[in-house]
Amino acid sequence: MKMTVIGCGYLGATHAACMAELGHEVLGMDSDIDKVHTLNSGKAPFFERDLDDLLAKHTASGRLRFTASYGEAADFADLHFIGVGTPNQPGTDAYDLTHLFDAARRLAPGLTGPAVIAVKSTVPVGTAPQVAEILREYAPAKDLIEVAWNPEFLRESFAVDDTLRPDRLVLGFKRDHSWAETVLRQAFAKIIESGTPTIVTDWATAELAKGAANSFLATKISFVNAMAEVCEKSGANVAELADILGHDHRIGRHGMRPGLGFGGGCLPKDLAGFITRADELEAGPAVDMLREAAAVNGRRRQRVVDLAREELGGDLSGKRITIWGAAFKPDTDDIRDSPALAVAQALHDLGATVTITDPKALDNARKLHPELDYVEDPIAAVDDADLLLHLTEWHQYSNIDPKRLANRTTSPKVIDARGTLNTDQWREAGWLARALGRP
Ligand SMILES: NC(=O)c1ccc[n+]([C@@H]2O[C@H](COP(=O)([O-])OP(=O)(O)OC[C@H]3O[C@@H](n4cnc5c(N)ncnc54)[C@H](O)[C@@H]3O)[C@@H](O)[C@H]2O)c1
Ligand SMILES: O=c1ccn([C@@H]2O[C@H](COP(=O)(O)OP(=O)(O)O[C@H]3O[C@H](CO)[C@@H](O)[C@H](O)[C@H]3O)[C@@H](O)[C@H]2O)c(=O)[nH]1
Repeated sequence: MKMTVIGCGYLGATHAACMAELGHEVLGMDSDIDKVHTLNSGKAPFFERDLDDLLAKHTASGRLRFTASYGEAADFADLHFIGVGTPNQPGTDAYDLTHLFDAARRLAPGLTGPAVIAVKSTVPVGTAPQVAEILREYAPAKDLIEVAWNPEFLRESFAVDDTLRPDRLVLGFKRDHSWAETVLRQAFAKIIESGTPTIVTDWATAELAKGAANSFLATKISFVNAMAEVCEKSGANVAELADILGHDHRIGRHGMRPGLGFGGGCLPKDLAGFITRADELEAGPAVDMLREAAAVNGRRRQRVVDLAREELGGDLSGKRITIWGAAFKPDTDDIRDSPALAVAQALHDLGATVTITDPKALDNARKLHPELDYVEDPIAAVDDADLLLHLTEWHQYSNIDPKRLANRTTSPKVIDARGTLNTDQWREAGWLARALGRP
């Protein structure tokens, strides 16, 4: 099949490459011409495991290319996925749908015959009819355009695998849109035939499915982090508590790692956007627990700042703090709403000199936070530090021998906010080690 993917960021570039891997002929379209050039050279403009391999393979095989032209995209195929960004509006928690509406409006004039527009971007419930209305107004094919809602559940750092082997497929249609269902079932045939649960539903349920899933994931993380707060007051160990809870198959251990809480381009903004939409729909009380999940998440970041202050005698001015980790989680270079950088910024604002290291995200961090210091090597980064903070759990950090580090600091103090350092080992190596939620 031929298809396009409009918006080739983390989601769209991955989707385009994976659709080519499934055997389709794919044209990716993005308004950012630099991104288009990078993608056409067979490379991702960001770090995502396995993606460069797929991009190189399929730009070479001729099944995948990228353009910045809407006209070319409209002419190329009758199936168009849209995966443009839907951030929060600056200064509010509501979704900014400008890019999505703009994409629909600019694609529409080229749609002269029947076409399926399958939206993957995450949106507030009630968006699909607005996209359909834009297409009806601006596309010459008018009512021959069918809109489908196909929310995406991939995780960055597992994006390729999650796209090719998703837990489920969700396809949302307007009642009379049976052609769109046929087309999408064809596009995803290999995934469906492999036994992936495929749920066909209406637009609103498909839209809500995505916000509800991210709200649940965020709440699960905040639940265990709320337990960490209780552990800190009672002397209990949240890591062991999470293991005990997780063995109950009704609870499950996945997605319940305690620590510094959630960040990234999705969970924080989707939680905020979901709450805002529920308020608009006068369903505010139904999402009060989500407000609390967001509050718990904010308190984890503040807790690390407070602990750092406590360890450094209350006054951070002139203190040197080293941070391991800038990305919002390991195995990505994405720093959107990174908990590590939020803590770094707060400590800098309190007068500390902050040095950060990260295996992949330093270039992005440097652009956003030029006021912080950056060092490539995690070992050299602790030189003359008054305090080390472990804020993103890259596996290489838990393999570093603390004995090699202690003498490089002014005083060996570490706070493990992600729970993956062996604090017993660090203490044996002479460090004063503290961890969130654990004695
Ligand atoms: N990143 C993820 O893991 C993930 C997973 C599931 C869902 N989502 C959702 O997918 C959407 C995209 O997220 P992302 O992380 O890929 O964002 P992103 O910022 O990485 O990518 C968005 C891309 O859209 C392009 N774009 C913006 N306006 C455009 C327009 N009018 N025409 C063409 N291209 C345009 C941008 O240049 C950018 O390359 C969001 O709604 C997000 O919530 C993201
Ligand atoms: O047990 C956990 C799991 C995650 N996190 C943190 O939560 C954030 C999000 O992690 P994760 O969910 O792995 O990453 P994302 O790539 O943001 O993926 C989420 O957001 C995507 C975009 O909507 C969805 O598609 C995915 O299903 C959803 O997991 C990160 O800061 C993690 O450090 C924890 O603190 N504890």
